[in-house]
Amino acid sequence: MSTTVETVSAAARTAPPAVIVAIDGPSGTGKSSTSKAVAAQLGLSYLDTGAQYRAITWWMLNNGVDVGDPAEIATAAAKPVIVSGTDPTAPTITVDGEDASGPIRTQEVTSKVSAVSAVPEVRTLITGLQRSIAAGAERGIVVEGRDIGTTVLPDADIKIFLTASPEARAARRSGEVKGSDLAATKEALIKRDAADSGRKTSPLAKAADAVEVDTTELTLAQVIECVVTLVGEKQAAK
Ligand SMILES: Nc1ncnc2c1ncn2[C@@H]1O[C@H](COP(=O)(O)OP(=O)(O)O)[C@@H](O)[C@H]1O
Ligand SMILES: Nc1ccn([C@@H]2O[C@H](COP(=O)(O)OP(=O)(O)O)[C@@H](O)[C@H]2O)c(=O)n1
Repeated sequence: MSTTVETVSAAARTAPPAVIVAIDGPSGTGKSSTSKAVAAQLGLSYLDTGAQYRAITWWMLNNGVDVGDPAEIATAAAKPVIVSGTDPTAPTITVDGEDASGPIRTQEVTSKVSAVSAVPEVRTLITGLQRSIAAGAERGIVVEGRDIGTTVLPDADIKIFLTASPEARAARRSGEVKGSDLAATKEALIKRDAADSGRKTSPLAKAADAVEVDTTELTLAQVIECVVTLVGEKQAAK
């Protein structure tokens, strides 16, 4: 008995303190790739909050909700059950028990998600879900999105705001889809950024205490290294 207690307390002494990392920024700045890699490297959980907004949008499109009508969106918001798996090496997302990881990435969902995510009732529900996931992450978590540092987790240990030029972001996004049109990708991306930054409820914004990293001229490996270093410094100071 005493051996078990001693082993547990020894482990508690050597394990780094749980750390909450908030990574925000517009589309194509590298949030997902960076967050997954940082979480995997540091043994933390990972949450893609954009996937949750995409999932609720997908459900609405499949269930006859008029996504041009905020009142209809608000009424339907609590109906789908969204579950996020937080292993950074294999993140998952289900809606009512169904794997949604593929269908949430379609062009149709991408073009409608900003309208759905702007509705306050949607944000209240999803924000609650995000906070409970973060609170349950024993070793800590990297949470990426648009309003994590400002609204969802304002007490996060470290906040990063990633940026990059619209040209670099469009080129990265375009590179993911074979045969995609670079100019059209850039236009759609700028339109979505404007909607996300301009909405009333928790818009895309840099928290006052966030560290801004411009990734335009950096490789993904350099961005990951930069964030891992910042998190390590925070953990050491805790
Ligand atoms: N610093 C970088 N340099 C070049 N390509 C990058 C960089 N960061 C991310 N990428 C690539 O850009 C694309 C978009 O990255 P992603 O992490 O999905 O961005 P976000 O989550 O901010 O939308 C991915 O294909 C990714 O591999
Ligand atoms: N914390 C968040 C995350 C995403 N979102 C919304 O969800 C959309 C999709 O987010 P995403 O992270 O999957 O977008 P990409 O940049 O990866 O394409 C955004 O355009 C926002 O409308 C949000 O409102 N708040």
